[in-house]
This record gives sequence, C-alpha cells and structure tokens, in this order.
Amino acid sequence: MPTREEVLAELSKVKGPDLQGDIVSLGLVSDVFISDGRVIFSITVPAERAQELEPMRQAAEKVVGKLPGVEKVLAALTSERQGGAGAKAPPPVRPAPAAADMGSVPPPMQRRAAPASPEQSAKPGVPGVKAIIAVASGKGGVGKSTTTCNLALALQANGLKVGVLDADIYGPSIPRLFRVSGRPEPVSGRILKPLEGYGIKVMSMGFLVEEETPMIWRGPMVISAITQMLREVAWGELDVLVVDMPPGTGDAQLTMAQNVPLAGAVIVSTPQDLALIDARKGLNMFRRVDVPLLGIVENMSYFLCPDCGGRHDIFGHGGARAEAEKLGVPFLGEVPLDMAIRVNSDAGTPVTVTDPDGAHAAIYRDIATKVWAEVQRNREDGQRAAPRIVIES
Ligand SMILES: Nc1ncnc2c1ncn2[C@@H]1O[C@H](COP(=O)(O)OP(=O)(O)OP(=O)(O)O)[C@@H](O)[C@H]1O
Repeated sequence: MPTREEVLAELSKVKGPDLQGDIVSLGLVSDVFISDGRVIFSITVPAERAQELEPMRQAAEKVVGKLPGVEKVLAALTSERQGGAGAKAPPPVRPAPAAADMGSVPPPMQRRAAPASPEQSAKPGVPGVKAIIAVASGKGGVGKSTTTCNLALALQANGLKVGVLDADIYGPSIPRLFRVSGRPEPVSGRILKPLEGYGIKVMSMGFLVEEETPMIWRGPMVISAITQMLREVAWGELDVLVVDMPPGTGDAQLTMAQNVPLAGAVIVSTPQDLALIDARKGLNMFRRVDVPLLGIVENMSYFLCPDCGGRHDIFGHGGARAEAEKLGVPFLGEVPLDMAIRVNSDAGTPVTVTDPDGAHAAIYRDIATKVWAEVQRNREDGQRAAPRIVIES
C-alpha cells in the first residue's frame, strides 16, 4: 500500500486547472485517505469549473491507480474551502464518480431541497434488498446505534431477513454492538462479503479501517464511502437493510438521504427539549427530500429504579410522543434508560438477543412491528411521503 507521500508525489504530476503548476503544489489536494488498497482524496476547485475540470480529476485517479497495492481510487472534486480550520465542509459540487475499475457510480449529488417523490422512487435500488430504512438522530449520543442494532434484531425476530449498514462512519459502533470484527473478504472482483453477527449481515467502515484511525471526512468522501458500502457488498436477498446514519443533519446526511432509495426513516431522540429540537431538524431534512417518516423512538425515556422500583423521568418524559403527535408522525415507542441496555450494548450482546423474553426485547419488537407496518402501509398506499409540512426549528 502506498504512503501518503507516495500518493502526493504521483499527484504532483497532474497539472493544475490552468495548466500552471501541479495540483499538489497549488494546495488543491486534501483529505487523502488510504486504507485496504483504497485511496480517496479531494481536489478543491471553484464550483463553477467542476464540469470543465473533470479530465483533471480523472488524470489524478489514473496516476494514483498505477501505484503498487492500489486497487481502487476515488477522487472527489469539492468546491473551494470556506475559511480556515474548523470551517464547515464545503458543499459537494459533483459526485465522486468511481474510477473506471470501481464499478458503481453514485448518482449525482444535489445541493439542497430535492424535488418531491418521483426523485425518491427513481433512485436505483440495491439488487435483492426489498427495503432500506434509515435510523437517524439530529445529534450524537442519543442511542441511535443502540436502537439500530436492537431494531434490526427485533425485525429479524419478527421473521424478516435483515442486514445492517453502518453509515455512521465518524464513529462506527455497529461492529462492537454486534460483536463482529475482521476484514470483509472479496467475493468477486470488488464486491465484499458482509460479516455476520447474530444472523444479520453487517457492513461497517469499522471493518475497513483501524479502530484508532482518526477519520476526517468531508461531504463527498462520506457519500462515496457509504455508496460503496451500499452497492459493493454482497447483501444477498434481504427484506430490509437498516442503515445507521451519521448523526446530525448536515450536507452529508442530506445528500445521503437523497441518494439512497429509502423506504423510510426512523428518528431517535431523547426526551430533552434540546434533543427534540435536533430531532425536528432531522424530521425536516427527510421531509425535504420526500423520505417517508416511519416514526420517532424516544430513547432513555424514563428510569425504573432497581432499588426502590420507582419510575424517574430523568430527562422529562413524553416529549417525543408530543412532538410526534404535533408533527403528524407515528410515535414508535419509549425505551427506558436501563443499565442492562447499556452494558449489553457495549459488550456486543444486545438485550434483544440475550434476553429475548424480557421487557426490553418486547419493547424493541413492538417498535419493529410498527416500523414494518409503516413500511408496508407506505408501499401499499403508494404513499411516498408524509404530508409535506416543513416545521420551523
Ligand atoms: N436506553 C438506553 N439505556 C441505557 N443506555 C443506553 C440506552 N441507549 C443507549 N445507551 C448507551 O448510550 C451510549 C450512546 O449510545 P449509542 O452509541 O447508541 O448512541 P448514538 O446516538 O449512536 O451515538 P453516536 O452518535 O455518538 O454514535 C452507549 O453507551 C449506549 O450503550
């Protein structure tokens, strides 16, 4: 595998936009990411010249592709940086098309506010996968991954064939939750075999990079990585693929919601007002791109004291239910704040597996039943989206 310096040395052979200087010394190359035979990087260009500079992008992919040990190269053109360190990731200006040898090409990205449902249904699906559901949250740490994991297992317990795609590439926790590790093997060419945990096929960036690798991703790279995990994995026949989305509602999440043919989205929130404000942003994001909202889960909803048996509404209670009612979105259920959920999740032995007859597993199965009923209802009605109301957040 080449080093970053070797990659940059090759890239310095590529001329800059006006054939003066090279793209490295002009400071246009950033976000170089090398892992497992893959090299991903960004080239910063003025947004209006993206089309014209496509040959430059291709030339960059070509030179890097010749380095020994490189199997795939992905160069993304990004628009000019907005300010210095800590500046927001620039908006994607064009998709990061796969190199000639990479097969699948992500559909074109759009900046904001995609038009309505026809777009949603026009996206190419994943062969063999009947429905894709996103699990999202407006902010991190609310239990999105724990919900994804237990929801997936509960859908399986309800008789469905389930897969999980960990799109939370900033902090992939799905490998730990399913207690799976290792490297996915290629099955044919570039297609990887997903790993399996508790009978569920799982794919995560956590399998492809070292756990301690700091990942600094910019929008287009996020989309490229997720698109490849979606389309270059042998998922086989699945009733449902559950996607653990990256937290937040930035460009990466929005573009992903636009590019993946989602049957719907589940929003996870805790009951605090602030979390609910973020959850509302998440809801609005999916509504803008006409992804049906399957409902809201209130996580860490209440605490049942094992000593006194009393119920404590630590973060307040019922906020998500009230929010769901206000917004006309199904309320899917309340998951208590419980030590068993945390300990088991963190140990990779989710409660739905370790205690399938327990109260927590029953809650997740109930949520799974409601989620699936919504997916079916949307399908049958041909109802692509909930009413298009965008609520001020
Ligand atoms: N209902 C619950 N009761 C107790 N602990 C919980 C519950 N839900 C989640 N947790 C714990 O809270 C922590 C954060 O959960 P999790 O990783 O699922 O959140 P997340 O929203 O995916 O976070 P991030 O966005 O940082 O990935 C974990 O330690 C998890 O075990």
